[in-house]
Order: sequence, then C-alpha cells, then structure tokens
Amino acid sequence: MRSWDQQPADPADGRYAVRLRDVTKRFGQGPTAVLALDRVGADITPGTFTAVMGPSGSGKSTFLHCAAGLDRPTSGVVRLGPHDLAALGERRLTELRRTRVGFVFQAFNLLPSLTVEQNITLPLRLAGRQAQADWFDHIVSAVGLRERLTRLPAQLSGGQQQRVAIARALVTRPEVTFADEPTGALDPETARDILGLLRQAVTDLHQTVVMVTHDPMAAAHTDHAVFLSGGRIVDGMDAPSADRVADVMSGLRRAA
Ligand SMILES: Nc1ncnc2c1ncn2[C@@H]1O[C@H](COP(=O)(O)OP(=O)(O)OP(=O)(O)O)[C@@H](O)[C@H]1O
Repeated sequence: MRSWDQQPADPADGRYAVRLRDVTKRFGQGPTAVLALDRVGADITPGTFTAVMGPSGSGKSTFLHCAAGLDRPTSGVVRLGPHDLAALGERRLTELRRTRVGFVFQAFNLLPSLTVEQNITLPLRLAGRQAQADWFDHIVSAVGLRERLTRLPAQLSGGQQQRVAIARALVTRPEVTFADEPTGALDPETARDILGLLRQAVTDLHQTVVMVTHDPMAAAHTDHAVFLSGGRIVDGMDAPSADRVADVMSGLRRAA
C-alpha cells in the first residue's frame, strides 16, 4: 500500500494543493441514479483563491466534498498535495482532513461552550498538536479577534463568528481551505469584510482557498473561477469580475 509520505508517482502532482483527475460521483443506482460529477478535472495551485460556481444542482457541493476528502468519488483520482486520497484508510483520511484541510461553512459551526481561543485551536487539540505561538498570533491579528479571545460565540456577531471559523480553518496551516458559501448568512457589508479576509489569507498569509459561491460579487475577490453545469466543468475565468461572472451564470441558467 502507498504510504501518504511516499513521493508522488507523477512529479507534477506535488506542485498542486489539490488535483482532481476524471472524478465522477454517482448517487444511487439504476434509473434514479444521479451523476453529480462527470469526469471532472481541476488543478488548484498553492497560494491561489478559486471560486467554484454554477447553477443550483450543478455539483458544486459534491465537488467540494470530494476535493476535501469528506466524500469519496465513484471513480477518478483526488490528490491533496502529494497524497492520493483513495490510498488512505478512514483513520488516515480523518487525520489528513484534520491537519491538512481547513473548512469554513455558511453556518460557522463553532462550539458554543468553547471560547474564541479554544474554538480556534480545536483542530490542533484534536490532532494532539500544540499551537505555534507566532502563527496563532499572526492569524488572530489578521482576523481582528485579539480583544475577543475569551468571549463565547454567542457573544459575537455573525461576521465575528465567521472570523473565528476562518482563524480555526487556518490554524493548522492547511494545504487548502475549503469555504462553502462562507458569506451566505451575512449582510452585504459583513460579507465584503469576510471576502476581504479570505483574500488576505491568500495574498498575505500565502494560503490556498477554494470557495463555493452563488454570488458573482464574491467570485470577484478570487483569482480564478470555475463553472460547473450538469456535473461538468464547462468554463473557467482568470481575474473574474462580477459582471463577467454574472454573464456566464445567466448563460448557464438559460442552458440548464
Ligand atoms: N446525497 C445525495 N444523494 C442523492 N443525490 C444527491 C446527493 N447529494 C447531491 N445529490 C444530487 O447531485 C446533484 C448535485 O448536487 P450538489 O449539491 O453538488 O449541487 P450544488 O451545485 O451544490 O447545488 P446548490 O447550489 O443547490 O447547493 C443534484 O442533482 C443533487 O440532487
């Protein structure tokens, strides 16, 4: 069996934070089966911010779940850095998710009985690791939570709670952070702050972020947008602007 520390077979694999090759995901069987992803390929370069877009039901969440090792594809290859996820058993996959992947969800998903600081460092404690003081300080400053480390989530606004979730995602210095509609529950002004923070995590902290979003304004904060339709990647755009993204999205909705 391949060890997860083994060198990759294709030397190019190690250059990407995430690689999907021919990834297909089928839910169910027979006439009611749904092909949620249909031979999808994607290369996510380290230190980039990518938006995954597409109409409702186009496969965005399935893409994110397969790329993040939350779900296993029916066929195809998913690599996180040099690691082929299919080669990992459940225990190692869980460990890899905990230490090499950050998650930010629409619903924040903070633990209500833990303070801000305890929520941020939770992934490290689960992995039996200590916080690196410099990095912890760095991200706490970046997300602007230094004065609120002893608060509980219920004492914070939605935007502040999402800042905690972003700090928690970054605390392990993951290979990649996946954000699923991270601004979906926020008012437009707070949403802009949170998108600016994700942008800053990429530009200043050299992190890699992949964000599922419906919102062309959100995509405009990213370096690259990929568009899914019917489970396939049908388009891509560098340096996306909200207007160009909205045009592509309208076209995809009309065609759907
Ligand atoms: N667990 C599941 N069982 C059966 N079908 C599923 C399952 N998860 C997703 N699907 C189907 O797969 C397709 C893609 O779903 P997915 O949630 O990935 O789309 P999406 O683009 O994220 O949609 P939305 O924008 O509405 O969240 C849809 O047809 C959906 O109904």
